[in-house]
Amino acid sequence: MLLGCIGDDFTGSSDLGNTLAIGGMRVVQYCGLPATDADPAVEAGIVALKSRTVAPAEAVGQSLAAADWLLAQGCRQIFFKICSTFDSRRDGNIGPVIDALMARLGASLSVVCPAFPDNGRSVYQGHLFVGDRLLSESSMRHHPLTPMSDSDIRRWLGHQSRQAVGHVAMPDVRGGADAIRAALKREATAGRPVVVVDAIANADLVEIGSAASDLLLLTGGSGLALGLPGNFGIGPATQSSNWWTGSSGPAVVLSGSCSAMTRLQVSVFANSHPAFEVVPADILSGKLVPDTVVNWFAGQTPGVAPLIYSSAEPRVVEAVQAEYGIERTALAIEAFFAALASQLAASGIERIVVAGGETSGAVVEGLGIASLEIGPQIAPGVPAVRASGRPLWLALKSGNFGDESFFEKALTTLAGGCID
Ligand SMILES: Nc1ncnc2c1ncn2[C@@H]1O[C@H](COP(=O)(O)OP(=O)(O)O)[C@@H](O)[C@H]1O
Ligand SMILES: O=C(O)[C@@H](O)C(=O)COP(=O)(O)O
Repeated sequence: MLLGCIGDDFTGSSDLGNTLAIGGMRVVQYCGLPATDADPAVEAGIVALKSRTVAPAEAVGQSLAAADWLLAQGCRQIFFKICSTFDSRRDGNIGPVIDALMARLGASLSVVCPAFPDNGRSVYQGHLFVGDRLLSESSMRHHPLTPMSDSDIRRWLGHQSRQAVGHVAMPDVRGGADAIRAALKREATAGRPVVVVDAIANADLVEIGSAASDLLLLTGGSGLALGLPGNFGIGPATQSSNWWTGSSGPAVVLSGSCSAMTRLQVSVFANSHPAFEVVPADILSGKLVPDTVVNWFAGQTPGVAPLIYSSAEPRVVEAVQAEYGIERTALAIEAFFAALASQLAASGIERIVVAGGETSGAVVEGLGIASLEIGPQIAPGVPAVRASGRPLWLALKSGNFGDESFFEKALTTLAGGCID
């Protein structure tokens, strides 16, 4: 293994897997800490954790265990995959995990860059933009678990990290890899070892990746990985598209994401497919159990993929959270989707499209999948994946990724078809 990756959620991990696979690396996404060693053919191993919103001490413990396993596989560099919208609470996990990983690796300098230009995320003057809006003015300010109220990544990370946060701005980035390397050194010498780096285009990220070739730890969105395969002398994938074999077996779409794009995708898909809305209050009050939805599913027309969703608008989310608490609500819905997925898989489902990072983590854990092979890209940041050794094909979609017809495209790709 050359590159060891730790993903703080499951959709983010497959997003990173997509970038590294397109870059030509042999990638496997492990679902949680593997119990055995990796296949020696794996060049990039991604340990997907569900650590984005757990308590910081727990996130640190899980991330260190993942790092130890990756180092034992021989990897030379660790990549900590966080969300391109820097999803974290003010007292959240990104800073503590960076601090702990740097200490474990003996790293005196580390780069942080969530930019993902292909999905409209850019970092300029240390501020994160989603399209032409500051992060704090984007729909991410309403996220159910990590509402992002500050676009200044340096300041947000400063609340979380025990170390001083530095910055490399666009003029240095546009100076190329050597200028970036010099600017990183300047920040470290000035006592700011955790360095946020600006990036607004893929070319910036390739230069940053090149400048970071000797660093032991990088933290970022999948964009920051664009230049990494080249650092290991690996070129872009040359595979023809017919290597991927999917399944046209029974399918379902599960959506627990309340992000703006997912809500649009849900409303578009529900126009032409059977849809069941899971109302969180009904789960929490015990009125709705997975069996009810499984029975509903069994009554649907074969060959048409039903949608089961809890996705709701911010005011609806806020109301249920006010009544039952944020964490209790999230845990109840996630446990519901996990149980549902497990029962549907037992009844023969072969294709599952999941929307939402936490939801995907719960579903994959519920399915008991050990690892995922990375397949073709469905949309920027979302590959088709296949459960290793099982007839189960999935798409784990980040909340705001994909266009309005994503679910249809995902089902087609999982069936082995081309979308364009
Ligand atoms: N209707 C709802 N009300 C409150 N919380 C919800 C509702 N539907 C889903 N959730 C919770 O919101 C969170 C959404 O997070 P996630 O699945 O990561 O989506 P995203 O990828 O959009 O961030 C999950 O914990 C989910 O259980
Ligand atoms: O970097 C990204 O935006 C994604 O890979 C990701 O992590 C998204 O997380 P969710 O929106 O919570 O799925």
